[in-house]
Amino acid sequence: MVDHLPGHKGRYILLNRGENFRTIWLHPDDDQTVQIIDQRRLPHEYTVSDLRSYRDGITAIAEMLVRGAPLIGATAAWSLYLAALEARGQRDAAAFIQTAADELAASRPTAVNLRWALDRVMHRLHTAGPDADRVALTRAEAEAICDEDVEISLGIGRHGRALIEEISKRKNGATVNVLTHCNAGSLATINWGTATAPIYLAQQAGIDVHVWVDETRPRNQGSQLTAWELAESGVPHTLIVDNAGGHLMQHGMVDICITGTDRTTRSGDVANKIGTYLKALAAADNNVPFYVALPSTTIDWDISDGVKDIPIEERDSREVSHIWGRSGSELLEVVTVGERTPISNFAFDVTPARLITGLITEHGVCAATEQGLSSLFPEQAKRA
Ligand SMILES: CSC[C@H]1O[C@H](OP(=O)(O)O)[C@H](O)[C@@H]1O
Repeated sequence: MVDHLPGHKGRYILLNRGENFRTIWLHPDDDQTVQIIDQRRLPHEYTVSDLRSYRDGITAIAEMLVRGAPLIGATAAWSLYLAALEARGQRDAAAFIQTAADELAASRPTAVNLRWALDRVMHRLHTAGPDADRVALTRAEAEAICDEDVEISLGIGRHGRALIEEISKRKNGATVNVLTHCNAGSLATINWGTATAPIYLAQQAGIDVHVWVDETRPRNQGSQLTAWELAESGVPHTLIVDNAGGHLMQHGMVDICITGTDRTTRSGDVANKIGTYLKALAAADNNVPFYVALPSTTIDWDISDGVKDIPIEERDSREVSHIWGRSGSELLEVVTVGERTPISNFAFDVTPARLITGLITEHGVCAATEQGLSSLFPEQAKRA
């Protein structure tokens, strides 16, 4: 993997300002290289990294150069394209690509998009037969997944914007205050985001909106990614510590919570970044609507009980004991732990459907129930 520090400070252009911005793309001059933004270095450095093998893709996902369920899925799909390039001329190319898929599947456990994207690309290869052009097929699937994700985000944006517009009208045009947790923004997807898509479209429609941005310890996807992309897009926002959300809701300073999701069960239980469940509890206690922006690619139709059946990733304790500094590569030790103070670092939690007001999907808004999801996605529900 090669890091490029652009000579000029890259300007992060959202789709609503730069028509074709993507968070993952094929190198414009070398179709055997996939490029991504190294999100670990944001907001201080805008660094483009090259992926030249499927193992580069595994590193990018596991070490969170890319993160966010939809982008993880897209990176996995593009990594299978790189595997197909590596497999050319090999005696058993199909076995090589299958090994790549298996290793990619193990890179992070919670976001179902990873498994969904890998299964989709591998199904395309399996049904194409032994003489198929694997490079062309994997590229076509990776490009389709990215194109579809942009449309999914826009669909979520349109349906979510209607919710924000409704609140704005109720407040006679006064500012609508949205609270979000982690980064379910354009940086977690191919563009527009999921939780941020309604915000961007509301801004474009001239609705007065403000965002409370949870910093989201320990990786600070809120302070380092969401705050940055909202600032780049000119969306008014305020950074808060994770534990402030309940206080704001108690004092009527939050009109709606919108978060993303990494995996949602067919009954509407939602796995999302650690701390989401606590926000939902505070929202329920203060009658604040709590919505989850839900791309259909994150629905796991095979499970119903999220608390019991969604695998929760535990990450390296150094994410808690250390913090990324300005250099982006320097880790600053914030606590001295050693053997005397063990650390546990659960990266996700599950919010039970009963605490969720509604799910904002690309096909519309529904209740966080099996009936709600089945009504919007009857074909997928039937196949489950
Ligand atoms: C809609 S995907 C965004 C989702 O992904 C984040 O997790 P991570 O940054 O660890 O990949 C977080 O759960 C966001 O809500």
